[in-house]
Amino acid sequence: MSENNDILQSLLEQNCTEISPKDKALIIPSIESNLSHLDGWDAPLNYASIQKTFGFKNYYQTVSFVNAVTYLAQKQGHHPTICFGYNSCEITLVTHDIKGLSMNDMIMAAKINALYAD
Ligand SMILES: C[C@H](O)[C@H](O)[C@H]1CNC2=NC(N)=NC(=O)C2=N1
Repeated sequence: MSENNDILQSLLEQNCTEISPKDKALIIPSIESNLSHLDGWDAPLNYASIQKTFGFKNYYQTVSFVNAVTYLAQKQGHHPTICFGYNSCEITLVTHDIKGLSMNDMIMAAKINALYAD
């Protein structure tokens, strides 16, 4: 298995954990190294959040994906902002408790990519 797959696999096997406001946000090199394993995700606006837009054939498929992400978010206790229209959905992840990015955002991004691949 390649190194990329190992890191992705490790993210997929982890679950989100409760973050305390005292915890530190990820630093930029760590955000960049995680993003290099997360296809399509980037960190616009000076690493304030991570974001990806997913495309679909129609409204039904888009809403089905949004529902699946919502279910995952409830299970993981980590809730992305989701903006969707007829055939696309933009997902933004940030950890509100620390006003920055945490491993929870990376774990969710990996799991959301896996949902899309299903
Ligand atoms: C106690 C509970 O885990 C926290 O309030 C969670 C809920 N969902 C959350 N979602 C996001 N996106 N950021 C958070 O900081 C966050 N905190």
